[in-house]
Amino acid sequence: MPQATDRDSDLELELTVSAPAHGGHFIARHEGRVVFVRHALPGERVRVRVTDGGPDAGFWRADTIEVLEASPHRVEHPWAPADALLAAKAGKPPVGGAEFGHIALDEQRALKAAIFEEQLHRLAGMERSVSVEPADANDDGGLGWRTRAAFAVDQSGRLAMNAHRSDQLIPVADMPLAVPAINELRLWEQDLSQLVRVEVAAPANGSAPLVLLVPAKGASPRRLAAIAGRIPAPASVAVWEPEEQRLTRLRGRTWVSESCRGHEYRVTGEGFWQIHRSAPQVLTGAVLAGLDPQPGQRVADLYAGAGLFTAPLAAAVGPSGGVLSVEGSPGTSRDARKNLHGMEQVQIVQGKVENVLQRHHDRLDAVVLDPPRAGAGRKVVEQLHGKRPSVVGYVACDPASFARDLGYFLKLGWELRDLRVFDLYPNTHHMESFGLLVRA
Ligand SMILES: C[S@@+](CC[C@H](N)C(=O)[O-])C[C@H]1O[C@@H](n2cnc3c(N)ncnc32)[C@H](O)[C@@H]1O
Repeated sequence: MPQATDRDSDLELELTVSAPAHGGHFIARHEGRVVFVRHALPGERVRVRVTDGGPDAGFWRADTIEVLEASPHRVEHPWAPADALLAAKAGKPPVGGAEFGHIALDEQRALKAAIFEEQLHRLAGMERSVSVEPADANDDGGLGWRTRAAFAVDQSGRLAMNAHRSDQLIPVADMPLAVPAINELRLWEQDLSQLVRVEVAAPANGSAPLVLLVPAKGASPRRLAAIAGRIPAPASVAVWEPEEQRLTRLRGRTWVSESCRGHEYRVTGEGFWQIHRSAPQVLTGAVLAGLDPQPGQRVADLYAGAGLFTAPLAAAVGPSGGVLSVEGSPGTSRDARKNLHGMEQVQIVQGKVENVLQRHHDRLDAVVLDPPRAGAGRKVVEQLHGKRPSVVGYVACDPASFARDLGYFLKLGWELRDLRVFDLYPNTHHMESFGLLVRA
């Protein structure tokens, strides 16, 4: 009987694939053990290579290397380095970042809906049917939407990306999920030696992109200047040293200029901005429709980033109302301060949400929260409950964290009035949601 050793990459199995699982995997079984298979589809018979596992492991992970019986929803992958079947033929693992690219877009959304429903059932004890809305009418095959992209640089100075859950770097030329402005930089033609990473932000409004060069230890300033000199104008270029949190301008600006619904935002360095070109518009629309903020109301925008939701909320509550805008990252909070300058009704607070809520005693009519992937957690949910807002809008990029936090709200007597799920990460397993909670 075949046995896998830890990180065995030789063991191959033939498996029948069943349901999708959270995290971009599909469930199969081998001699009673669960195997989480990537790059497959429910109903398929596939040959896989085990990538993680061992005789004592509770479950194994595997990657599809050949399809023996294909699902009718299988399509040609739009990006060769992320195509598991092509990569297997070339004896390499696929890069991460487009793990649903082999699935027709409608079916990707059906699978995401099923995964969301399962998380609601398992973690919030809620039975609810979910549908996943496309980001916009022109989904363009789920391509050309990323306004942010991060690349690694391999030993030879080539643009590369990591294989899934691996340090292995695979060189890439083009990134079809990214907006054209990122690909037009043609970074894969550059010698990027002495860098470890390159991060690019290219605003959807067509303003100048920003390229961040992350240097290897001991990289020479001359070398960095030479790389910057070959990056096509009008892109700005800066050096970003994450350990020192140091951002040094080489050319142009150290920030990009974003816009949404008539508001302008600066986002400095690697500061947070929604990735899909339509996400700011889609999410702001959902937040405003859900919270329905009225003149004179007091609202909180928690995990506020550069103020994407704060600005339209402040416009809606007007000078007689107030918006408490809380962001943890000092740099992003500085951006929020600049972006919301002149809106007297906004109070910008830099700090952790859980600490700020502890010392904030004003009444709140409505709250929007948009925490990172780990979610807000029980403490923040209980703090919000204590502030007695009549409505809470929860923007989430992880259905499991959302469902867990929703469970806390439900136990405290809240009700999920509305739930919208958006396909803001097509060709990947990720999704974004907006849940509207009211006191039951
Ligand atoms: C998903 S982003 C949302 C930003 C904003 N709502 C937007 O759409 O642009 C989450 C933000 O929360 C911030 N953050 C993470 N943990 C935090 C915490 N404990 N307290 C305050 N902010 C936090 C991050 O720096 C990031 O800007």
